[in-house]
Amino acid sequence: MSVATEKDTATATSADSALSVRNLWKIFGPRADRIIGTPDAQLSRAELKAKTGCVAGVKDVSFEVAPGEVFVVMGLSGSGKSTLVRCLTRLIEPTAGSVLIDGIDVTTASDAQLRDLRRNRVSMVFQHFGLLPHRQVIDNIAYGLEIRGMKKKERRAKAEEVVSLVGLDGFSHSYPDQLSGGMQQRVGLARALAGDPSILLFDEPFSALDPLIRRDMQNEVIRLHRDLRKTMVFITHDLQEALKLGDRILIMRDGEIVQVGAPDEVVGAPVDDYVRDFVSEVPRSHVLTLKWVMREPRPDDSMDGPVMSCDTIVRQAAKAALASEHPVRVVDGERLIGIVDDDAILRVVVAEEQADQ
Ligand SMILES: Nc1ncnc2c1ncn2[C@@H]1O[C@H](COP(=O)(O)OP(=O)(O)OP(=O)(O)O)[C@@H](O)[C@H]1O
Repeated sequence: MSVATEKDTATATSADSALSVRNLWKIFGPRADRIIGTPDAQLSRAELKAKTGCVAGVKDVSFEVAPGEVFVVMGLSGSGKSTLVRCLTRLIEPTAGSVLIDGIDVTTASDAQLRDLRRNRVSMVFQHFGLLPHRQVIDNIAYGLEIRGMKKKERRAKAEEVVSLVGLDGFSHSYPDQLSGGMQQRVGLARALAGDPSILLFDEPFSALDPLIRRDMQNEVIRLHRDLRKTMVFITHDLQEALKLGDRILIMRDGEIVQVGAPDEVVGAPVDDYVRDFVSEVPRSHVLTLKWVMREPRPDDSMDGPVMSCDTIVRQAAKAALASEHPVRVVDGERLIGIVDDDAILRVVVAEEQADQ
């Protein structure tokens, strides 16, 4: 679902980023602000806790999110995901660092700027939908618009537009408790979209849903992103969800960044055993692109094989590649950058099938 290509995101700077996080810290506990800049800041989370009683929830985290990108933050329980996402709009006050949204420095924003940011620019979708039980779906969706002071007729019309967008047609006048969990989360999604924010923050929104409904909702997010091109920051502890939704994935451990990369980079080149362990069960042919299995072209290579983009997923390429007598020519735009032989495809697919047995 990439809009922001790797190249775009790699060159994104604070000026053209939708979100820019620089050296962000959140330390919980007494005199937390005195720790940063001292040797104690380098201690592991456990050591810091033992020595000072403080917990480093987020530790010197920096990243940029490009406009229209889906950026996933992933990590096990306690790794600091929720703290990080809450620091972005100062629902939790960061201890140090800066957060820029649409070029506005959230960490130094005035109360009025912060209010504007939370009402108009950033919306959150939580696991617990937080719907108002005595309000109909339509008025739950319009709630943020009401806070903004929009007139009833106008806000209901706006909310009605989003009702269709998230597949809630016919449910506008239902009450939350008449809806299933998945439908309630659609209301949460619609409420977040109604204000037309520039960034959507998702904090484990689908964790409590049944697997099938969860898959539906993930597809819904993919569809909405395709249609609306909103910048999204999505928190999850589920690697499959991260790989499915993310243009890039940030993997956290003990408050720190372990790796940031596109799904194929995380699976194809894990930076350490922690990430390797995480991705060990992932079916590689579903994630790796031809870039990861191609070799250098040689002068004697046949030029009669199929041409495929280097971003083609191996599994999608497999059928046509294996059906051709000639190797696949891998291109980046117009440029030939590699060759993929049948055995390179088979190595990935067969290894995966053996792992399944
Ligand atoms: N208010 C707080 N006071 C002290 N420590 C806290 C507080 N909030 C979070 N922490 C600690 O900060 C660390 C990061 O917690 P956080 O909730 O951000 O992790 P998480 O990755 O979101 O986990 P989960 O998936 O379980 O929500 C944990 O060690 C947690 O115990």
